[in-house]
Amino acid sequence: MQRVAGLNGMIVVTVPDGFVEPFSYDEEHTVLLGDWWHKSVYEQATGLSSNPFVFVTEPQSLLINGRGMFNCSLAPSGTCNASRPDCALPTLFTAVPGKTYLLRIGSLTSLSSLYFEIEGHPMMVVEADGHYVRPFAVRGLFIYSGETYSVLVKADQDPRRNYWAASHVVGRNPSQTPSGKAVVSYAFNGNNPWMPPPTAPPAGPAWNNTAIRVEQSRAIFAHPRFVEPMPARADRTLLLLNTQNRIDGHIKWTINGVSLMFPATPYLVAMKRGMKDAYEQRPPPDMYDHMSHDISAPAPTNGTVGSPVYRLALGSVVDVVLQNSNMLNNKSETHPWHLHGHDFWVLGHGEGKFNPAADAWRLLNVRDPIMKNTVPLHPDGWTAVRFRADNPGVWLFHCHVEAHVFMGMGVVFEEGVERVGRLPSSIMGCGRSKGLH
Ligand SMILES: O=C1O[C@H]([C@@H](O)CO)C(O)=C1O
Repeated sequence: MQRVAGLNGMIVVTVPDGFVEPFSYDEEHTVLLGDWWHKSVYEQATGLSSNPFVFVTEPQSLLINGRGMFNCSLAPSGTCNASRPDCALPTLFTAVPGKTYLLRIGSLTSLSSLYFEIEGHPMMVVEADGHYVRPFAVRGLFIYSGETYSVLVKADQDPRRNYWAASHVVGRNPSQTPSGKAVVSYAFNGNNPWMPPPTAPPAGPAWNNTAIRVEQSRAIFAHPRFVEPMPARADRTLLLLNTQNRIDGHIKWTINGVSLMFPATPYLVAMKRGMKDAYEQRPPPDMYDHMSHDISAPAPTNGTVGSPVYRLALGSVVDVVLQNSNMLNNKSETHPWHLHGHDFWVLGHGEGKFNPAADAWRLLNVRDPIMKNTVPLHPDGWTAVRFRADNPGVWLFHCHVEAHVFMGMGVVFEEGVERVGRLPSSIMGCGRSKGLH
């Protein structure tokens, strides 16, 4: 869940007794990355649904374990008390010289794609979204909203000084958003943990270098000892194109021409109670016109706002190819897509327009694809995933950028809803479910 409004935190799932992980470490730290606005989400939501449209714009701060580095002199007077310890002091990570640390990193950002790095300390990526990966070394980690990773870091540098840990916005112009900063301090006699590092904070990569981000996405494979066998083929393929559209004067995101608007009555209740008029009955399109659609031109059509559902056969295997395109301003952005209720195999990332005839099976990794629940769709490209629809219920698949899902960038899957048991009365409260038992 995003940090920006509401509950947030990390749940660490430990392995069963006797289970041997494919790596070892001495200690661990949790690293929760966020972005932060001075406007409330209500104000943001009003802007997004207004005509003229007002985007949430860029965050004022990036947070590392809840602490930002905002320059209070930029804030209206009286609104920022820089002397408060939670303002003045960055998060401090302690390291014992020679020890290996597992950092459990999660991105709770509402908008930002990030690059996280620790000055002078390379990282070995060992886990992604709860699955062990074939370890790979990075200088810093690209991490998208909704993703989690574990990395190993060795405390093998000069212990007499402190080091910056930093998060940087990538994929959007970060000129309005200073990097997030924390300090790594060695537990070493004579080293002062509150002494700022003697070096300038690292600058991070060029924000608009998409190629190095795609490269990291393509470097993630399942660990050879933990490959989840993938079904050889799909029963159904969905080609989902995102476009930014102007609908009745409002800027929306649509998927295959449909901008998702949640119905007042929850889908699950509506389906179990046979309330057919509570959501749209007509199914959304499985495909877009990929032969003639030009992904570098903004959406040619208007699109519609609706609440339709992809009804999947229980147990069937579904391929989804997410296709990016240009927004109304002729630019293409990063969208981290997150699936509820399942993990998917990541089949591959491609550039340009996915061609089902040519690319489909050439790039598909059937040997050791990683399983994840959130995956980036990079600018001007496509991302393909496969999952087994084996979890009875109604599930959202959506862009994890808060503003984008608010603007309609998501789809709804249903499978085996008849297998869902009696719904507890405690969930009845919205729309026509109010008062039901
Ligand atoms: O959805 C978005 O809308 C704006 C812009 O495209 C229109 O103002 C933006 O940067 C987004 O990510």
